Amino acid sequence: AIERGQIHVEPGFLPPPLVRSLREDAMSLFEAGLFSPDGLTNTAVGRSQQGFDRRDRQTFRGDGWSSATGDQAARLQFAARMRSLREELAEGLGRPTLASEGERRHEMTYNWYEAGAKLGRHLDEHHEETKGTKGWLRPSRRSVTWLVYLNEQWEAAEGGALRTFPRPQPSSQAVGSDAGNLQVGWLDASRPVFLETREGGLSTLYCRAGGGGGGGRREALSAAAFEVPRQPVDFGAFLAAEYGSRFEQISTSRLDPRFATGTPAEFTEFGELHHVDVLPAAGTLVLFDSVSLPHLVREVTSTRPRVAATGWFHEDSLAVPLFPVGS
Ligand SMILES: O=C(O)CCC(=O)C(=O)O
Ligand SMILES: [Fe+2]
Repeated sequence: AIERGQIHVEPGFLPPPLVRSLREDAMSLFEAGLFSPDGLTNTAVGRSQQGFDRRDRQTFRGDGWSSATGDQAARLQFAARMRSLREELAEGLGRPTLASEGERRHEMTYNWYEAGAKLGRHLDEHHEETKGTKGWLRPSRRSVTWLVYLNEQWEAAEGGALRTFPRPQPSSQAVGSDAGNLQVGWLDASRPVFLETREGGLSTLYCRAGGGGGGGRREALSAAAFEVPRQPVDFGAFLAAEYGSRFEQISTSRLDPRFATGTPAEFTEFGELHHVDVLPAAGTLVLFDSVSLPHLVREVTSTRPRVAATGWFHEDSLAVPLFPVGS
């Protein structure tokens, strides 16, 4: 399901005693003041003016996971499970570098939503070329998003559902990346479109012909190689005429709160688009591709907080020296 752009949902993934230990650990770390407000960064506004507060996601992240604070044993036990899951995915998805270890490579966090908190629609990873000058500097990137919910007997009436926006039909080919080039859109609703950037900074949009694992011939979609402009980017503008009406961009300024100018974008749930909601019930595991699957968290209407362990398994980024030194 994941490689076809759909979500994988597995109730009962985590045994109840470990769910309980992790939830109690998160509660005590929260009480110790170790979580920080962490909404979606709006690139049009400075970091200090983001104004994140208790109505945003709050997270416990960084090196805290392996530190001696709280219930370190429970967190490490959980980390060992997630590691074997990651090794399974490396094999099953044909993403071999998911199995690589590295300090601070695979992210592991708790997140926390108070009553009234929510998170706008977003993607967890973006094409390097759309991330400005720093885009190409990281050795690895988010590949698979995982969530494990920790809320005992959570009811739909308490809100806080995860809303995901997979394609109505599974993708015809493997999503996310092709030969290291990240996906930026869809052609004919279910064919992934990738962006390749060559040395010197010129880019091309392309698809793979035929079905199967994406091994088909490359079909260039852009009229000519182009330089990716600053955000917000409209890739449609670079397509050859015959593809224009058949293309949908995954992340646009309308759909992505990162690119709202001035005040943060109005929170929208996009209920009119095809979506799949998941109840954040204790022990449930959710997995999806970090590059191609937009999602949001609906408002928590309960009086109790919504708590989850969440993280990202990383793959190597393209290691090509893309730009001549000094450019
Ligand atoms: O907690 C969730 O269900 C999703 C959180 C999320 O999308 C994120 O932290 O990036
Ligand atoms: Fe996310």
